Amino acid sequence: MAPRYYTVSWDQLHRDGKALAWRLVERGPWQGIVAITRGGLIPAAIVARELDCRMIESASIVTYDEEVKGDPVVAKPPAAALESQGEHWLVLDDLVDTGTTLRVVRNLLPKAHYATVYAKPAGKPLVDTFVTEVSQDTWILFPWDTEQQFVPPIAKAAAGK
Ligand SMILES: O=P(O)(O)OC[C@H]1O[C@H](OP(=O)(O)OP(=O)(O)O)[C@H](O)[C@@H]1O
Ligand SMILES: O=c1[nH]c(=O)c2nc[nH]c2[nH]1
Ligand SMILES: [Mg+2]
Repeated sequence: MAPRYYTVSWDQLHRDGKALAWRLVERGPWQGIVAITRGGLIPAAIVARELDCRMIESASIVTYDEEVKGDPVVAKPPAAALESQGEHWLVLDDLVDTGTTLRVVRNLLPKAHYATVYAKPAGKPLVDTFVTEVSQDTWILFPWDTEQQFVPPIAKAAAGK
């Protein structure tokens, strides 16, 4: 079945990122933020600005080639947070879907706090704090993966023109 799409604009991402920061400010202070690249980088920048956090580390877990899922590979471990097993660190990603990516990072940083802006049901148990839930069959379209384009009027599309 074709996925349904949930389109996120830059404005919405900024608002949702700030809503995430409001939820996280109560749980701090944080030693630093681990951004899961690449999707977690912009949410991490928004949250880091709101939480006044300047210690930013990254982790790169490669799982998807566009919409096709493969086996996860740790391309870059979150070195600065490894020694403490992530204690007092905040791990941020744009979304959790199946939970594969966060499962890999949780093995590396079992004591960290895990936050995403968006969450799908299968991945929810892997995340401690999130803002918006979408259904499992929804594909979230982020502003960095999309651009505005012309769409035909509904009447023409319905007539197959
Ligand atoms: O819960 P999961 O099923 O693991 O899916 C969620 C992950 O998938 C996407 O990243 P992707 O692997 O596409 O890489 P990217 O962030 O570099 O685009 C997204 O940014 C999450 O990191
Ligand atoms: O852009 C994305 N949208 C999604 O819904 C998704 N799920 C896994 N990986 C994803 N990437
Ligand atoms: Mg990602």
